[in-house]
Amino acid sequence: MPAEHVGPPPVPPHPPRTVLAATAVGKRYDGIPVLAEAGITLRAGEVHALVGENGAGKSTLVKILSGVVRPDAGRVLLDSREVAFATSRQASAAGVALVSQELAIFGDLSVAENLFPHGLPRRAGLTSNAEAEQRARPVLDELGLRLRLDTRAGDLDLADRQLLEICRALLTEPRVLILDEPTSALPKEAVDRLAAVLLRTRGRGIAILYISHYLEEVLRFSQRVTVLRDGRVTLGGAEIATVDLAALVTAMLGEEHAAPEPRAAPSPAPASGPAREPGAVAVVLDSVTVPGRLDRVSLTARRREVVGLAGLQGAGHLAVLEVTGGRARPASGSVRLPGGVAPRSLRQATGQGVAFVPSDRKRYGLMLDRPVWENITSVSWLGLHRGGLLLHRRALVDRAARSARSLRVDGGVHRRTGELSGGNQQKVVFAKWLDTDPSVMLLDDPTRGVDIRARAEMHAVIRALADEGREGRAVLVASTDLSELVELCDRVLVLQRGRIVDELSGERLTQQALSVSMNAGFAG
Ligand SMILES: Nc1ncnc2c1ncn2[C@@H]1O[C@H](COP(=O)(O)OP(=O)(O)OP(=O)(O)O)[C@@H](O)[C@H]1O
Repeated sequence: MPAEHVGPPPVPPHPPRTVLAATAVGKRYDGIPVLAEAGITLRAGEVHALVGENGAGKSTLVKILSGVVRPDAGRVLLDSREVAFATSRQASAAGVALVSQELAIFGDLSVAENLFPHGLPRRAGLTSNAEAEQRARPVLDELGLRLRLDTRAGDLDLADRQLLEICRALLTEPRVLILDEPTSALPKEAVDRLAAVLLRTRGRGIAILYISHYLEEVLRFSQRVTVLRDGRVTLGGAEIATVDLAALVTAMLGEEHAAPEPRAAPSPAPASGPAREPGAVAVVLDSVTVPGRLDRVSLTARRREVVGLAGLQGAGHLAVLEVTGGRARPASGSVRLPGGVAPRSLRQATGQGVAFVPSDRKRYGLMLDRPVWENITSVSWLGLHRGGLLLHRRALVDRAARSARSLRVDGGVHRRTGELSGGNQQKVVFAKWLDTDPSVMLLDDPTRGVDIRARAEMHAVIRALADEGREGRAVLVASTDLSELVELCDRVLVLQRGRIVDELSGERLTQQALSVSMNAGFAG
């Protein structure tokens, strides 16, 4: 059939309408330039991605766009009119909603109270749960959040809390929606849901600004992309069809890094050089059951081994880390750490040489008002470190500085930790646990929010840690990022509904095989 007879005539493309624009924006902190001559334009109905290394200035730029931070120079235009939001509430009232990296969910309040922070909606003059339900439910459904509105938000897991924030922003019916690393806590199926939501949101003519370290996501979700490097725009609003992964990385890191380790590498070449011999058994789980979370799980992890744990949300991979780290107690079965001891609490497990590195740095991580060095050495301060505690401050600072350098934490160890960019804070959490010289490392999404260069460096550090010393260390890593598991692990255990259903290693360990194994039986 001739093409001209099929379907309605093509709709002429609308001239793209700019909703929000920033031009020549400058910002300094303590005299140090963080943004210089930076700018971005957001058009109605587009997803515009903003990428850059940790500390490149992305969050600062979006905080300026959304009234959280005032710029020192430059202009912000909403519908071509200059605006100067004094607060994020003002920005929100003008239609600019920000979902920031720092999750702002109030744990003690209910889901409904979090969704309507300025008061529950009213019906006939009275606050009404029914009205709240009626307004919130379609948006919750759209995000795949099956929650009761009276659930305490603090009881939600990280992924749900992140989606809840997005839901809250959508409920303000924004014209501009800014998402600062919205998928960093999300398991794959939630990312797919978010992709669908973005598509619908675009369809309503909302402009979306999307910050992410996941470059494949950027290429998949967005129409245009802006890259920041050291506070300057190196690629400004390029159409996504005109860029590829290599071009993005070059814009982010500079010419000398034009060929990075791709995150979507198919499967790793078998490790070159002599195969490493795993060391002594360090962790044994024997038929461990945690009601509702783990069902007779048995595994061993040896020193010099990096063992991955994969699964869909709630599959049990995190519960394995928690029972091993003393944060959850098995109802039956046993857990043994080096020396044959059973972990009874997080503190006691730490004393036994277990380091539990959480992904949720806000909840478990850092003293944001203290300097970086204090955070890195804080576990030693608590006297949990086996090496003794009466360490001289100078020695602690030096030790922290070494560790910060090896992880390329921005800006020295005397900075207030709260001033670091999000990715750099995550590196500090990691450094803090490295400082305890653990024999077992439990890592939960270790490179969440960390840029690609730092991610490769952290992977190298993790590998080196497993192999280091005469005995080596056992590393157990749960990750929502399949390419991370493939790149990092010797073998990966796949969990479904609290049980180990598969083990992948060698040539079988590919992202595709992991995905198939995690989802097997859930199809349809
Ligand atoms: N309140 C503050 N005080 C001092 N310096 C700050 C403050 N906030 C941010 N900075 C600095 O500004 C720079 C840019 O930080 P920003 O958070 O904008 O980076 P980012 O690109 O969002 O990084 P990430 O990907 O790690 O989140 C960093 O060097 C950071 O340490």
